[in-house]
Amino acid sequence: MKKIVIAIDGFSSCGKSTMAKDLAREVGYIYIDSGAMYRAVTLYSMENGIFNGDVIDTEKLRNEIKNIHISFRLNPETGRPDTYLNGVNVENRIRTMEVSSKVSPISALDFVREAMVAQQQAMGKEKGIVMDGRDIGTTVFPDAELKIFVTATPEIRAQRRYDELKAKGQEASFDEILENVKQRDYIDQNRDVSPLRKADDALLLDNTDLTIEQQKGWLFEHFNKVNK
Ligand SMILES: Nc1ncnc2c1ncn2[C@@H]1O[C@H](COP(=O)(O)OP(=O)(O)O)[C@@H](O)[C@H]1O
Ligand SMILES: Nc1ccn([C@@H]2O[C@H](COP(=O)(O)OP(=O)(O)O)[C@@H](O)[C@H]2O)c(=O)n1
Repeated sequence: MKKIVIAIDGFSSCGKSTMAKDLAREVGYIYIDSGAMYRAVTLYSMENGIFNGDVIDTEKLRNEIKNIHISFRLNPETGRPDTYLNGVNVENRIRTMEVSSKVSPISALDFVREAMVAQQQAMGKEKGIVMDGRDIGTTVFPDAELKIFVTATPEIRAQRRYDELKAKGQEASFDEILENVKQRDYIDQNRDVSPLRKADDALLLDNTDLTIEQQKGWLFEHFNKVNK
């Protein structure tokens, strides 16, 4: 059967990776969480003296970006890919609120995006890939056969992320998460390089009132239409 590229973009915490992972697993495609790559660059920056408070030493990061290697390996326990930064599993460490609060300014840097986009395009060369993020349908794979743009209200997105952190036993404040979600949406939409926006040919999905099962059904329906 022919293989296609599926680009899933949208606002923070609305369920992109949940849909993308489910589809990839069921159709035997590779799943890439591009946000995890920007989170890993952020974690590297936090651990290597690139942040002074909220100020980024861009020259230092520019010099070191070539030393930042990100890869994904399947975790047999969860059945999902874990993120590795220079060979070390950082899956849990990249999901903290501290990383969430610093990732959007790092992602707005042109040389960071260039490096990540090149790696993402290499991963998709053979097709058979589902990638989620902010600029997948507009910049990384503008020729993707299926493009989805997902949105939901900020309050419901913050609630979903809050429930997720709580379930993992992490400290979380709903108000702090809501503020972070809104702040990232703003920075992601207003940056100069590849801002978050719906590609003209992307299908819009507002999943505010959809369950995980319902949105999965919706995505499969569109996958089957395109992949006839
Ligand atoms: N339709 C939905 N209804 C309720 N919770 C959802 C829905 N879709 C995803 N979730 C949950 O919301 C959280 C954020 O989803 P995730 O897929 O990580 O979002 P994104 O990749 O867009 O940041 C996860 O805990 C996920 O299980
Ligand atoms: N393709 C992408 C993916 C993520 N990002 C950035 O990385 C951040 C984290 O992405 P994510 O997908 O992990 O975010 P969540 O919605 O899962 O919290 C986003 O807020 C963006 O700033 C990006 O700029 N481009």
